[in-house]
Amino acid sequence: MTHIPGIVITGASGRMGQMLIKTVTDSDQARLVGVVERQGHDWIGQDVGEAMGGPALGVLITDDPLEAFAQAQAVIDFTAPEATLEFAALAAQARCVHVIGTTGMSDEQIVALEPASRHAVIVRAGNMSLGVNLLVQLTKKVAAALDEDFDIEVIEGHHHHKVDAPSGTALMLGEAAAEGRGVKLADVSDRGRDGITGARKRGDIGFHAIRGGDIVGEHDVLFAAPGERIVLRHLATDRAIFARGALKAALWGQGKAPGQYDMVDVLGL
Ligand SMILES: NC(=O)C1=CN([C@@H]2O[C@H](COP(=O)(O)OP(=O)(O)OC[C@H]3O[C@@H](n4cnc5c(N)ncnc54)[C@H](OP(=O)(O)O)[C@@H]3O)[C@@H](O)[C@H]2O)C=CC1
Ligand SMILES: O=C(O)C1=N[C@H](C(=O)O)C[C@H](O)C1
Repeated sequence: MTHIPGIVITGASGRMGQMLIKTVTDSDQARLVGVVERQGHDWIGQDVGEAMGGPALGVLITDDPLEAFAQAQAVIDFTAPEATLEFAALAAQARCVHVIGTTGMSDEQIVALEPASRHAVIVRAGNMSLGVNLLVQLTKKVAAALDEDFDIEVIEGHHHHKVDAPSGTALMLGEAAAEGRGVKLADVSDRGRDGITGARKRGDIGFHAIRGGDIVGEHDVLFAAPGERIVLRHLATDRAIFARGALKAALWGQGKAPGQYDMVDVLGL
């Protein structure tokens, strides 16, 4: 009989936490073995299915991540940067694959994942959907094919609860455009213009963020030259696309060598 990996979901009550719980329980390739929320949350101790307003799932929500991770083969984590750093150390201790969807991590926080990745597999991506990861590849190709006559702007839109900008996806797309052009994003990034900014600098990559209502996630990469424009676009209409990608990453990571991977590795793009 093939072994079915046990999965823990962190940030259980969150928008992605609940979508991930549904995705894992609906799958016949994984088992939900644990669900974590932060200390003091009113879901602690409840059955997660009932807490979500449905039938019992036989999994109680805990505020003890290490105890939960010790029963699992993978942790899927869409929470917040500080929490994700703490979970990375614990997932490494339990030798679990750690799938990180959390965005808004600083460069220092990303570097701080390194010790954990010496002991366990980390798969991290600002967007786990197939469509966006394909768009990243397309962006790199288009940027490599065009010269700096084409101004590159990344425009993203999200729901009004989102706390970080630019989105993780926008940064992935910006990195891809910079890589295609053979430059470092940090040298050309121009974020959210305001006031007397002066004319646009040739070669810059601009970022703009819209926040409103219940937008799940929308990303445009605009290549604008005199006389013509190219727009590469991804529209997410259902968070299930991110959860399906994250589960795929958790399964893909089983048996892989410790280290840091992304969805391009998982999807073989
Ligand atoms: N990579 C991808 O494909 C995607 C990434 N995301 C990213 O996932 C993250 C979560 O998004 P979303 O579900 O919308 O956000 P929510 O705010 O709905 O959920 C976040 C969850 O994380 C928990 N959490 C936050 N801080 C901590 C902490 N310090 N310790 C423990 N738990 C904590 C919250 O608990 P509490 O309610 O108690 O604060 C909540 O349960 C964001 O960074 C978002 O950008 C989202 C979609 C796709
Ligand atoms: O916060 C969100 O909702 C999303 N966050 C990710 C990001 O920052 O790009 C992915 C997706 O767009 C939804």
